[in-house]
Amino acid sequence: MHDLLTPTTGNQNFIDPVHPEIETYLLSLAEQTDHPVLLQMESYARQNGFPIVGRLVGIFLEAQARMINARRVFEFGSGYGYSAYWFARAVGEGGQVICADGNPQNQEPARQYLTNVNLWERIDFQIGFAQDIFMQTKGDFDICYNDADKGGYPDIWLMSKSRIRPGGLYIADNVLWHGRVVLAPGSFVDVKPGWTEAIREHNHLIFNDPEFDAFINPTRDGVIVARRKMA
Ligand SMILES: C[S@@+](CC[C@H](N)C(=O)[O-])C[C@H]1O[C@@H](n2cnc3c(N)ncnc32)[C@H](O)[C@@H]1O
Repeated sequence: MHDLLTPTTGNQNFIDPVHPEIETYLLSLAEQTDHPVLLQMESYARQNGFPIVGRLVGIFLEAQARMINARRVFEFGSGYGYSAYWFARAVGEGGQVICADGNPQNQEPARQYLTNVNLWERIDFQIGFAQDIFMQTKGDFDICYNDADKGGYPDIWLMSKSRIRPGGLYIADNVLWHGRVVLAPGSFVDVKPGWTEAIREHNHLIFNDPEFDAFINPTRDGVIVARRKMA
């Protein structure tokens, strides 16, 4: 899946963390995860220029969730349910993925696609500002997953970290931001002013938090996984 977030800045300095031929090879290995509905969801992204995490990150999200027996996941920025597809598979029957998205037009495609794979009953899809929905939602989570607007990344980390159970995970997508995180300030045009700085601050906060162990998987645009240490 090509990154659909790559901006139209004309700046050619962006760095693809994964060489395209390696990505093609990885995708060829992942073909066993093909499902007609998943293929439809990926086609929808291509047709609409919608920035989903893509197949390789999706597989990674499901594996992470299964490894910690996640049953309750909160998503900041769910789009039309592509990343939730993978989490919903992992949480199993009776598990729950709370989806939060600010665009009401995403809810109906999410409902249709995830109903067609019998996963909708595991989804609580809420429309609104994800940070507000999170604060209004009670309880702790096995995973807090952040794929919202990048300017909000530090705040989302700070509000999430205390509500992840020991052994649970904070995961965020786009933490390499197409290589902008290593470019000198002023040498590129950001998607929105301040987003690269926000991502850099976010990553710094996480790696310097003594309560978490962190790692960045450089697949696609970089996925950070931070595990809350056991007490
Ligand atoms: C990158 S897309 C998410 C894609 C999704 N995670 C996936 O891979 O299938 C970002 C989505 O987050 C929503 N969004 C961004 N910031 C948000 C916020 N603060 N609150 C709610 N929704 C937000 C946008 O409407 C958009 O649908």
